Amino acid sequence: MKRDLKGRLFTVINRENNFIFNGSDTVELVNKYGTPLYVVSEDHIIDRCIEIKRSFLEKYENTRAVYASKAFLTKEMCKIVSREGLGIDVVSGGEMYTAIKAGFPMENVIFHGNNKTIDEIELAIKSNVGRVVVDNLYELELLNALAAEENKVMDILFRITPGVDSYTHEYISTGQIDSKFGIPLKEEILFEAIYMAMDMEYINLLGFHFHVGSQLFENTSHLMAVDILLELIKDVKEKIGFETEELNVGGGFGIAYTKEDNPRGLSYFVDPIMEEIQNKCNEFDLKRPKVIIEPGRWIIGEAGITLYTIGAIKEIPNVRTYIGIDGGLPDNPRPALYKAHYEAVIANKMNEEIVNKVTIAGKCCESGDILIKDLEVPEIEPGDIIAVKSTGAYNYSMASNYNMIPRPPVVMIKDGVDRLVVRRETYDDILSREVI
Ligand SMILES: Cc1ncc(COP(=O)(O)O)c(C=O)c1O
Ligand SMILES: N[C@@H](CCCC[NH3+])C(=O)O
Repeated sequence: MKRDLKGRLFTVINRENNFIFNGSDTVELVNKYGTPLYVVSEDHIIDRCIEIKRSFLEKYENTRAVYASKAFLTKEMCKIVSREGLGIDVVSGGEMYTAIKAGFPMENVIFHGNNKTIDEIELAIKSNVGRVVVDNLYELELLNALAAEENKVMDILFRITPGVDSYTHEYISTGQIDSKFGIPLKEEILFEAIYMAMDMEYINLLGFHFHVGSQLFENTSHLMAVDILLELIKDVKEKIGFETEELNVGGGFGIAYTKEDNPRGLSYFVDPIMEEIQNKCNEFDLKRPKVIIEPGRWIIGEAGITLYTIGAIKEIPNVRTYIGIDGGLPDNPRPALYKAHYEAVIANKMNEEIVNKVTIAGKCCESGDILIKDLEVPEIEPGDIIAVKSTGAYNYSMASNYNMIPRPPVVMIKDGVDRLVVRRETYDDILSREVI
């Protein structure tokens, strides 16, 4: 696949002036599958997994990488990730069930969640998930009791709230003290939790987890959290005699949504993290624990684009021009939720002169359903195709049926060959759960 110096996919154009994505003509994809359409490059996902192996797993011993499946999950995605040697993290019974149905090796699954239900915990125990990341003491007792019924010992980590801020939207920041996630770093609470876990017959405490936030461009929050966690690891060894075997440092590595975004790559995060962990272990005379990373967006985000057909065009003289598309908030809620920015091209008019600045409006009955503001475009007419870039993460997985709009299909591309992975939802699919 062709990339620029920053590792981004080149925008390739063919003789018809069409946008070629990963070797496939996007206009032909639209003719074949319709719009809106999620298109995902399998080659890009594989490239990212290879990069994880090269820059992390093979470079540092005693490490593990899991894909945060909340970013984008289908059974096919489970198979790709598993083939590439990564585990996955799941945060719900539904994500776990998808992994089970895909035949994913469940020992490589990490189960997260701040309020796991009894049913979900039972499913985790019965399906032999590899790790449960325990978020609170209620869950710890529940897990121990339910594991006893199955006579199984569950390997766990505690999710710790390290109390560091991250520089991202507040809704995707998770490491600060005032967070619903994790056990606060207060000795009386945390030590109590460790004592409890060590006393429990069906719990095997292996270590700790933190996740500071998502779409981060700086490594400072991770490094601050590493320092805090290593102090904790030293303290629990000295004061309780607990030896930490695993430290999961979460995900959050940022990607490029627009030309303004300049992510610095995986090594920018993992090299200093590993160095800091090793330095602190040397300083405190600790054996370095196994280190786990769990990127989601970094693996899948730039692998995806969404194709839409342009319909109504509303020009308000001296104000703005709205370009209506046949999707929007239901297939991509991120601009409305996080003020996320996206970039797009007119896929059937790639070499035409830019003449206008327009606003791309979704078709939902919400004024906030605006996908992109001030997009520079050539002359546009109804029927043109727009390709929104970097929609691989948290689009398909966060899609809804608001306004009873069916969710788009997912097409994967490998070596320029397309295949349907998820079919388009129908109106009857939407009505299928109604019993009266
Ligand atoms: C516990 C945990 N791990 C990993 C991730 C993945 O984050 P990202 O997609 O930003 O890598 C998240 C989501 O923010 C998370 O909550
Ligand atoms: N859903 C968020 C990322 C997950 C945040 C919390 N774990 C996004 O679209 O950016």
